[in-house]
Amino acid sequence: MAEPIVAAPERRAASDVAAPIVEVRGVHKIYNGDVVALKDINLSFEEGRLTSLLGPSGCGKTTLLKIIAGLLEPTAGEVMVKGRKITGPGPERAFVFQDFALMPWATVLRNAAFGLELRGVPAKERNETARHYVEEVGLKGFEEKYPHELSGGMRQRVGLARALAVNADVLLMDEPFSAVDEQTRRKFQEDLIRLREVENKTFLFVTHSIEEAVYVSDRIILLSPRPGRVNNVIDLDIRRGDDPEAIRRDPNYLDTVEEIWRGIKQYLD
Ligand SMILES: Nc1ncnc2c1ncn2[C@@H]1O[C@H](COP(=O)(O)OP(=O)(O)OP(=O)(O)O)[C@@H](O)[C@H]1O
Repeated sequence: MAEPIVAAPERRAASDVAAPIVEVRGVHKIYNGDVVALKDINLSFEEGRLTSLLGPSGCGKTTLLKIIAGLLEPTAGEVMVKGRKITGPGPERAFVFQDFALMPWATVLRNAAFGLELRGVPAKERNETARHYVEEVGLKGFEEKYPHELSGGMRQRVGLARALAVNADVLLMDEPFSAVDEQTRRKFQEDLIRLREVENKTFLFVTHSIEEAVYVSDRIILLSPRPGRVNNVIDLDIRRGDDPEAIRRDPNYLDTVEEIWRGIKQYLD
């Protein structure tokens, strides 16, 4: 595969000073004694950036995300968050599940406030915070609805509001847009870019879609097929102006999609 695309100097400047908030050191994951899902993964994720994990089905993207979340233990290696070795989930990380993990019997507001409820935050305070994030993800007016009254896309926003409400530094998103139609997905991608700018969180994002990864990310980690290894790290140079649609016409965006596709295609031939 071609050399990584190097970000333009002006885009690099801010991130150069950013410290890694998450470091993955020598991580291996073997399931059931013989399924090698990840092999010697070394990565660092800088604060305030959005990184996508991209690669063919079964290459270990979800496994890596769950290890970083502290939901799965690596067979070898370690994950450091803010300089400390993790031993399980922690308040500085929030996981947005593929299936949103909403409670069907609870309203949007209660679902969004659930992470805070688990932390023992008093009702008034957690509802205020949740209300703010419900609005921020575009669900104002739906606070008292139940998950079954919402579309898949809206349920997903509730999951995101929940993750934002706990004010974690790192948001771990496992294919958050996979279960919605194309239009909703595009809208979400635009919202994610905007959210990222206002929230200044570190996002780690698993996706199958090359276009999506290039559209939303500052950096893409390309994993090779099982056993998953880091195949390439691509820093993107896509100018994100006021018009989100313009990105999809940016020659850099199109070239990068093409380059990554060529890299992945070699595994499929
Ligand atoms: N609990 C498990 N027990 C045994 N093998 C597992 C388990 N979970 C995942 N695997 C295997 O580990 C490999 C990596 O799985 P993982 O779900 O992390 O990949 P992925 O890249 O996220 O896949 P996809 O893109 O299809 O969601 C796969 O071969 C999978 O079959």
